[in-house]
Amino acid sequence: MEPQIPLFNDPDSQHISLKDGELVYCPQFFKLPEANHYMHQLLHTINWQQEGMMMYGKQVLFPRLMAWYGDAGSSYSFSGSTYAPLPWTDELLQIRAQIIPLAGVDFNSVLLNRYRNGKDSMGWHADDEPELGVNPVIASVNLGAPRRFMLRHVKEGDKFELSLEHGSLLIMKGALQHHWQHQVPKTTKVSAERINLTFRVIHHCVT
Ligand SMILES: O=C(O)CCC(=O)C(=O)O
Ligand SMILES: [Fe+2]
Repeated sequence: MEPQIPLFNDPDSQHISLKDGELVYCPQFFKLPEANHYMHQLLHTINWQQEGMMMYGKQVLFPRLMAWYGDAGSSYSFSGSTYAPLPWTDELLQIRAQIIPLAGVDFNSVLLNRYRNGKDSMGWHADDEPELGVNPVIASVNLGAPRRFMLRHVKEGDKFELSLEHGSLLIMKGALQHHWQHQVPKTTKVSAERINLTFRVIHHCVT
């Protein structure tokens, strides 16, 4: 791990260099009142849906609620479905405006996941869909209950993990999505809700 370099207004921010990938973690990117405000607003203003996928001819529901927002045209395909974005809300635009200077990319979409309690989860995967391009920068905002965020190197088996705190920002970049997978495991220890927002750039001219 590199020495810690303070970033912006969060003195506890950490730059974490992994083999084949990079993370920047800002535990207190949003101050507590602002984080509370966004949590409350997003619970009420986002069009949360329980999506699913077909497996062996049966519809299997994802263990969490989801929503997809962004610029018109930034459709996103994963697990066999294509999701058209809903138009940006005020809060999503405000959050985006605060993270773009740090991430250095103009995000055109955001995937929201809502974990209603510790039974909701996301399994091992990489955000490596072709429309995200090579070495995507993904900015992940965390609100509500802290949850474990686990990473594993696909070939080497190295492991790394963080607890993603209320009001934190995690930036994933470099070759991370091509070499590592990540997950948010189920837990019996958490009964409170959590919202995660992953801001992404969807490229359209994928051949
Ligand atoms: O909830 C999280 O922290 C991770 C979400 C995630 O990996 C994704 O949306 O692709
Ligand atoms: Fe992901």
